[in-house]
Amino acid sequence: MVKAVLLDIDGTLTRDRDTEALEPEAIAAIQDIVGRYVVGLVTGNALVVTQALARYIGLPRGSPLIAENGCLVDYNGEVRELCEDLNLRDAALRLMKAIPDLRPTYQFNYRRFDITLWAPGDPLDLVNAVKIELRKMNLENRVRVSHSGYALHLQPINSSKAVGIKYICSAMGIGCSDVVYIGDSDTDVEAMEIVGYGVAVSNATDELKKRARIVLEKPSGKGVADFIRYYLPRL
Ligand SMILES: O=C(O)COP(=O)(O)O
Ligand SMILES: [Mg+2]
Repeated sequence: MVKAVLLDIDGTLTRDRDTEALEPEAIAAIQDIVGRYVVGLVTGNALVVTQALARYIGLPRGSPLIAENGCLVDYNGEVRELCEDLNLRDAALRLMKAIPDLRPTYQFNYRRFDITLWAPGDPLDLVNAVKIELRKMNLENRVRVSHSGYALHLQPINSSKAVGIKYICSAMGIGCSDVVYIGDSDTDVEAMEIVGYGVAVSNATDELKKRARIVLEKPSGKGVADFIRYYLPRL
């Protein structure tokens, strides 16, 4: 029985995977189920961005919020830090000197453990270039490098959205088998694997679709709206 619906933000609640504009149908569908299910956000965004979005969507105070790809959890008014502080902001500053076009994201100064950078071009090429530089800094075994489609993320090697979700399941006293998670990118892969109902939007990465239990027919927020209206009541 589904007890919680956890949602990625970028590429999942948005109109598509290349915009931060929210899909109104998804927001309306979420607002309809608040009160019947625990609804939470699980994202690579900074905690303050996640908290602000939760408020504007209308999630009740104390709803589970997982930020910085699992490094920060805000639940029932308490914030937990689940990552080791590797001072990755310093590593990011060095990377920006080594790789032309690499820039801090707008959230750069509001992040603790998972640091985000951005550059135009192919995400995979960027990840590979960053890995080469991290090797020179002797950080390749300590830092996980990923790309959400929106930003490059540097985070402690064993951290992930799944770690944050497991923490939330145990704090809520439920099994993660009673959790729905909807996502769009490779940063959602681990989360898919630990929840009972892993859901990918139709425009998700191939890697994520391979791991999902349900692949939706519609993209991003339109897929989320359909899932909440038509699939969720039947689970
Ligand atoms: O922070 C990002 O780069 C993307 O955020 P998301 O995890 O909500 O997709
Ligand atoms: Mg996403």
